[in-house]
Order: sequence, then C-alpha cells, then structure tokens
Amino acid sequence: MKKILVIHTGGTISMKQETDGTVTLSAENPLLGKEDLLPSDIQLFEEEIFNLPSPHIRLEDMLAVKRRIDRAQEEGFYGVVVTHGTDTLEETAYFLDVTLEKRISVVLTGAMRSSNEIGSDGLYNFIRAVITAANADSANQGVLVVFNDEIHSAQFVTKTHTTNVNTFRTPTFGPVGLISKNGVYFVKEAVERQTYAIETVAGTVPLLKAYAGMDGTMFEMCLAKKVDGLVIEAFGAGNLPPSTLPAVQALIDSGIPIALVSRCSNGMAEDIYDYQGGGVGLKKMGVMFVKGLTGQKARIRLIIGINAGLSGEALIDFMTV
Ligand SMILES: NC(=O)C[C@H](N)C(=O)O
Repeated sequence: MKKILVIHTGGTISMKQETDGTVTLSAENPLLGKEDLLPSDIQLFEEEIFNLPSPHIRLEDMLAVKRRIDRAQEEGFYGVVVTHGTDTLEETAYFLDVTLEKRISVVLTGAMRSSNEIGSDGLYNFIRAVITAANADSANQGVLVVFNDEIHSAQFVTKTHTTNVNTFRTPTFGPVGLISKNGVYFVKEAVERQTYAIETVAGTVPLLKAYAGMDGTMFEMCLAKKVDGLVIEAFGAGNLPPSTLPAVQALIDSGIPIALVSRCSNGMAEDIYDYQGGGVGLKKMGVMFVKGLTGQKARIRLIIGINAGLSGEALIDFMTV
C-alpha cells in the first residue's frame, strides 16, 4: 500500500458555483472520500489545514504547509498532494521547492472550474496528482505541479491564463512530464538544487514592474518605508529607464538587496546592454540578476535568502545561481 497524505488548503478546487454564477467557498470539501476512483494500491489520508482562497495565502501559511510535509516524511508517507487555489499556487510550490529537504514526492494541484461547474477540472486534476505522487519516479524530481495531464517543475511553472483549464505552463523550458491514460512519464531530470530550511518568513520585499517613462517615485517610497529587499521586473533582457537610477543607487547605498528579473514571460535577464539604465550598469551597481524566475518567485527566493541569514556575497550567490 502506498500511503499518500493530501493537504487541502482551499481554492477553486474546493469551491462551488452558486445559481447566479458566482463562485464561493464550500462548507464541505467536494474532494473528500474519492478513494474509490484511485488504483487499489493507494491509500489516502486527507487533512484540511485551511480552506482559503489562494489570494489569502501568506508566507506563514506556506511555512505551515512545509512543516506538515516535514512531518509526513517522518511519518512514512510515500508522497504528498497539496490542493491549492491557482492564483498563488506557483508561489507556494516554489517556496516548498526551495525550503523542503525533500525525500518523498510532493505534488500541487488545483482547478480552474469549481466542483459543480460543467467541465469541472478539480476532481480530474486531483486524481492525476495523486497518481503522480504515487509514482516511483516523482520523488527524484523537485516539487511538482500537475494540471491538465501535464507535470511541471515548481521552479519555472506559472499561471498564464485567467480562466482556461490549460493555464499552468512552463514558458521557456516546457513541462517535465505527462500523465497518459496508462502511466506517468518524465522526460526531464530535475536540476540539482540546494534547500534552505528556514524557520521564519519575516521581512517586507515588494515587487516593482518597470514601465515606459517610469521614474524613481516607487523606489523612493521603498527607501522611505525601509524595505528589507526589492525585486524589479525590468524590461527585456534586464534594463530600466535612466530616470530610476538615482533611486535604485540610493537603495543599494543603504544596503537593501535588489533582485532583478525580466518582465518578459520567456527567457532570462542578463547584463547585455551597456547604455544608461542597461543591464551592464545595473549589475555593476550591485543589482542581482536572477535566472529565469518570474518576479513573484524571485521575491519568494529573496525572502527565503534573508530569513536564512544570507547577506553580501552569499546572498548574491543564492540569488544568481
Ligand atoms: N482557480 C483558482 O483556484 C482561483 C482562485 N481565485 C484561488 O486562487 O483561490
């Protein structure tokens, strides 16, 4: 028997549609008691640790999920499935990927259509996630996200569509595997990663997106608020308008770590352009170029780095791997 722990956290997968078309929290989780739909060698243990729409999920909640999975590893579970709202699912998945010293499979899933909507994807995704968690190859992968018969790594997956069931994509690198009618197939090996077992998630780390004509106002506000770190979604390969530079420099001078990603949905930020505001100058100023992560994941990473006590060169190494 393969014992799989299911941690329900809420989201559309556990919601229902009202007669007026609005979608709300359901008092009873519609996924409970579906073991009959699974292969007979899988035994489910389900816990509803919260029932939150995922815009309500905080870093503290992600830490609570991580701690429950730590215990599950000690309790001898074969794997863990986390059901979660899709809005912030990628952030929780990435948080777990960087903080869990993982020895068993960990799979996140959710739904785009609530439990009683026509074509609801919740139960289907749930069953496929459990089957993936029970697969022998899944433990060797990082934290996984299963949607619509695709398996994605937590590191690069992102929600790309507001309502489509095929919303979770991995833009630059593609999925790591798929679930067919007969089995689970991985086509990529997991990238070697170092994990950081943090105990706190303190700190204010805003995320700013660059736009044409941006000036230093938002950066000055961050300085005035004494933020603990900042993530910038810069243009293209990693560039900013010249008018932001004095404020960016002031933040760096006051010791606030700044990480930079691209606002493009494909590729990675690099120091290529050597004009005013270009990546070459930003890197020389001390801005950390993060490879391939979205802004929201770079923010999770910077908070983890800060709470792991990293600073200076160690923080740069952690952020720029
Ligand atoms: N599809 C979903 O789960 C979206 C919902 N707003 C949530 O994240 O909780």
